[in-house]
Amino acid sequence: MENLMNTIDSPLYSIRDVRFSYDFGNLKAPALNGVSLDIRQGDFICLTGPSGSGKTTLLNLLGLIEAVQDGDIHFNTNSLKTLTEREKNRVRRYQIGFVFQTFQLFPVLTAAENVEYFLTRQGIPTTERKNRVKDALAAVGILDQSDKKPAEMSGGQRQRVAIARAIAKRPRVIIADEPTANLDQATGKGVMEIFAKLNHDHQISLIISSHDPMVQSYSRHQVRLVDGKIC
Ligand SMILES: Nc1ncnc2c1ncn2[C@@H]1O[C@H](COP(=O)(O)OP(=O)(O)OP(=O)(O)O)[C@@H](O)[C@H]1O
Repeated sequence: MENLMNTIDSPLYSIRDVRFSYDFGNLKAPALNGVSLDIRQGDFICLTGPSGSGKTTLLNLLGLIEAVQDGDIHFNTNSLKTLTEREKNRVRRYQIGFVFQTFQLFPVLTAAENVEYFLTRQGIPTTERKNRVKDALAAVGILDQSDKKPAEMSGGQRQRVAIARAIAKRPRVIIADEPTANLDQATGKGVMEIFAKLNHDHQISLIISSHDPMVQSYSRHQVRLVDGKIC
């Protein structure tokens, strides 16, 4: 029982004294210089800070895109340092949704096919897959655009497809790197409204990086990085 309570009380991410450098042969470029932070299920966090302060690097570590070098990150009580590649793939595939500044949709696939693609790779049966695609596209308000390809859609609509793709996984956390950077202010607000609703209605944790005060105003916590440190 005590163990169970510990698991329930534990943060989704526990980040401890994380340091990270990019390697150029015998030259190392430090990007994170001792970051410690707890992130709980349902948190809505905006990473802020000047260009080059380490926001993307931290998001890449939290998304298991980069491997932890020094310090440690626990996700759901598991040390990322001890997970095998196969286990990390499962976490990425089932528990983390990604949204990027440049949308990263497949140009030859329709909106619905873009959302469905990763569900197919997860081996989710056809009926459930189709339902999840519909639900996700409806949740971001573009069900009527299901058959359009990215080139036939606006930037805001493309970002909605990207969010639909992330939420169709039913993830515990969505990691979004500058998700509104390529959108005008009104369209960006629309995207943030969707994130806020997902966070409120489904307790999905949101970790977003942005320079934009509008985006920051939607989050509940702001974490400011300067020179790879929280300040
Ligand atoms: N792939 C890479 N190879 C080498 N150095 C990198 C790489 N990515 C980032 N860096 C360096 O690491 C540091 C942190 O970069 P990072 O992209 O994490 O910052 P950021 O806060 O996300 O910046 P921005 O707001 O401009 O996106 C910077 O000094 C940057 O030049």
